[in-house]
Amino acid sequence: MPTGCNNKTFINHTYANFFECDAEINAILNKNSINLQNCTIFVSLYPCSETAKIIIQSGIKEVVYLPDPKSYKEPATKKMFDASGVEIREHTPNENIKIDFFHHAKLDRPVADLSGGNLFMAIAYLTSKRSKDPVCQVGACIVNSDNKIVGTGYNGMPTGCNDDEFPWGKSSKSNKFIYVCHAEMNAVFYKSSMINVKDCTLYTTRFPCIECGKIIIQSGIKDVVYLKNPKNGKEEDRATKEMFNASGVKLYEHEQNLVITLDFA
Ligand SMILES: O=c1ccn([C@H]2C[C@H](O)[C@@H](COP(=O)(O)O)O2)c(=O)[nH]1
Repeated sequence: MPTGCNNKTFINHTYANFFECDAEINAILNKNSINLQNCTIFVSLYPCSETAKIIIQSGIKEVVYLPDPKSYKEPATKKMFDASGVEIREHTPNENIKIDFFHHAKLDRPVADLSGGNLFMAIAYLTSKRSKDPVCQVGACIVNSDNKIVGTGYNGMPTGCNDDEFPWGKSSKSNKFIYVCHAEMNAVFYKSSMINVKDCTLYTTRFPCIECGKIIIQSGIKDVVYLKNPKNGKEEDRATKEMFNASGVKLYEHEQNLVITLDFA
């Protein structure tokens, strides 16, 4: 529903469909960069013609959609995209993704509860899966006070240093620690352009190390939510806590107790 239109009131309205904002509209209007020229939009349904017009007018140059045999492919959408030079292509994920946070999941809910930070932690977790670190994959997600995602990151080699070529070992001959950029650092530096992360919240799947702690403080982030893990509580964590305390950064432990399955079938 549009901002300000209470979901519960409008959802039961006889003409509920009239009020609903399509996902694409929300993605385009809630963007964080100045313009969407040459951007790609990923959508879970083939866009209808109304949405296609908005996509074209926004400057988006590519649409990637999930194939769904049940959904109708409006021919006008393709006709308009072709005329306006917007590429459209289907994306078939080659595997389903199960986000199982440390296996201590409650399976009693048919629909995942993505409130209370669960969504942002899930996005941090999903982002971590892009890391090529064979031992430890970390993900982070920065959210502003309007609950909009402004940055994500995972542990990887610096820009230009190929993740498949730089070492991921721990020995003196092959030492990842010299090179690797931590997830939190990447989330801060790879935030959407022009966005200030001052007063934002950072969600991370690992308790931030002291070096990331410094970057977090200097960037102006005010809240850090980390995933509960029995490995937390090391000496090093105490140093991060001390710095956060002194700098007014609030720390929250997040217990993710659900399993989210991304079933693309
Ligand atoms: O706050 C942190 C701490 C660590 N990381 C990254 C750096 C490495 O790639 C791994 C840790 O590897 P281990 O073999 O488990 O020591 O995690 C991070 O992104 N953020």
